[in-house]
Amino acid sequence: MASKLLRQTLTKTYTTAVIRRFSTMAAVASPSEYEDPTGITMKGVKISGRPLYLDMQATTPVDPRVLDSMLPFYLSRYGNPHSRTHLYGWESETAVETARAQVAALIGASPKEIVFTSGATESNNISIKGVMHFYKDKKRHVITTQTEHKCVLDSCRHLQQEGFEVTYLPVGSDGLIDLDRLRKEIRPDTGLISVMAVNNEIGVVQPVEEIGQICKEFNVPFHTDAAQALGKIKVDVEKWNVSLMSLSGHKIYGPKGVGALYMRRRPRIRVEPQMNGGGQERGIRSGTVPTPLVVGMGAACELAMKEMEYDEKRIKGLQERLLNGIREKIDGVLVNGSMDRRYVGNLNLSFAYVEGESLLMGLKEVAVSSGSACTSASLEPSYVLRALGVDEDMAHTSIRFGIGRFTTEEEIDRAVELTVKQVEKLREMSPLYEMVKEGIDIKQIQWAQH
Ligand SMILES: Cc1ncc(COP(=O)(O)O)c(C=O)c1O
Ligand code: FES
Repeated sequence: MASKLLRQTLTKTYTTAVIRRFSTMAAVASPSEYEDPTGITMKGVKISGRPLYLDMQATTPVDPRVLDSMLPFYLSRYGNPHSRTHLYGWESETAVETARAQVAALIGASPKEIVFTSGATESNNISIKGVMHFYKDKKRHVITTQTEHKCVLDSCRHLQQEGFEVTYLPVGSDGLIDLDRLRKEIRPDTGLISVMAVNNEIGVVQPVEEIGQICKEFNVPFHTDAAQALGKIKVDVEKWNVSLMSLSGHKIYGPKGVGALYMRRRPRIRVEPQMNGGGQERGIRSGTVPTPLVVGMGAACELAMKEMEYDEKRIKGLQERLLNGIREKIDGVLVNGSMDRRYVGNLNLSFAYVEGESLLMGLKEVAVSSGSACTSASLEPSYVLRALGVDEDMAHTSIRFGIGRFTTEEEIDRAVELTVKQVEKLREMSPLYEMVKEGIDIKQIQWAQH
C-alpha cells in the first residue's frame, strides 16, 4: 500500500516538474542557430534571425495552455484509450471523451456526432468520397466550388475518375458563390454539396446559412470544410444545417496531425469508411485514437470558445492597422476577396507595378504566403485568385498576411515598414510605374508581339 502511494506521488511530482520545464521551453522556442549573426542558408535563402510570422492560415503555434493539457498524456497517462482492463485505458478514454465534448460544444453538436481524424484533409476525404461511395447506386453528382482547398478538389477529381459527375461552381470577383446558380445546378441525383466556410487563401466567408437552407429545401446533404472557420467565426451545425463538417487542430492553436469530422445523427448521414481495422470511432476511422493530440484539440476548442470574441476584436484592430499602414504610404494596393464578408485574420493583398518574385524575395524577413507560382510546386499562379478573375500580374504579386492570437502591434508595424520599403524600392526601378505616374494608361499600350 505504502509503495503504491509512493509510486503515485512520485509519478505525479515527476510529471508536474517535467510539464513545467517543457512548457516553459516550448513557450520560448527560438532555435539559436538562426540567431547566429553570420546566418545560415536554408533552401537557398540566407537567414540571419527568425522572420516574423504572419502565416496563421498555414498553421498556428500551439497555445502553451494547450500543450500543458497534452503533456500528461505523453508522460504518465499514456494508456491506450481502447484498453478496457485497467486504469491507464480508462483515464485515456475519459480524456478522449472530454475532448469530444469540447469539440462538439464549439460547433453546437452532440459529442456522439464527432469522429476524430488526422486532420481536415482526412475529414474532407471521408466526407466527399465516403458519402458518394455509400450512396453510389442512387447518387452520382457532387456540387462544389472552384475555390475549395486542394484536398476537396482532389477528392472530387478522384470521384470523376470513378465515373461520378462534379460541378465546380464559379465565384464572383468577391470570392463568393451565387446562390441562384447553386439552385440551378442541383439535380435529382445530386448526392452532396460541398462548400467551404472560410477560404484559406482569401479569407472570404461563404453564405453557409443560406446554402444550408437550399440543401434542406432540396434534401441534399451539405458538407462544409470549416478548417479555417473553427474558432475564428461562430460555427453552428444547426443554423448552417450541415450534415458533415471538417475540422482541424493546428489552425486553432492546437497540435498538428489531428482533426475531427462532424457527422449528423438526425437525419443520419452514412459514409463508407476510408480506413478499416479495429473499428474505433464507430467504425468510421479505425486506428488507435492519438490521446495527447485529441486532448490538445479539445483544449484548443475550449480556449477558442472562451476567447474567440476577444481574439476577433484584437485581430480586427491589427488587420486595420496593417491595411491602413500600407495604404497610407503606397497606392495601387488591391484587397483580394470581399472585405465585408471576410475573416479578420486574413488580409490578401496584391501590389500593382511590381514584379511578384522580386517582392517575395525582398520580403524574407516576414513569413507570409503568396498566390504566386514561384512559391508553390505548380507553375500556375493561384487557382483561387484566377477564379476571382484577378489579373495575371496582380495574382503574381499577391501576399497573404495571416494574423493570429499571438500577433503583436509591433509585428504589424514592422511588416508594414518592410512591405512598403520593398514595394517602393521595386517601383523605383519599374519603367511601368514611371509611365503610370506620367499619366499613361498602360492598359492601352500595344506591346510588341514575339
Ligand atoms: C480550408 C482548408 N481545408 C483543409 C486543410 C487541411 O487541413 P489539415 O492540415 O488538418 O489536413 C486546410 C489547411 O491547410 C485548409 O485551410
Ligand atoms: S511571382 Fe513568381 S511566378 Fe509569378
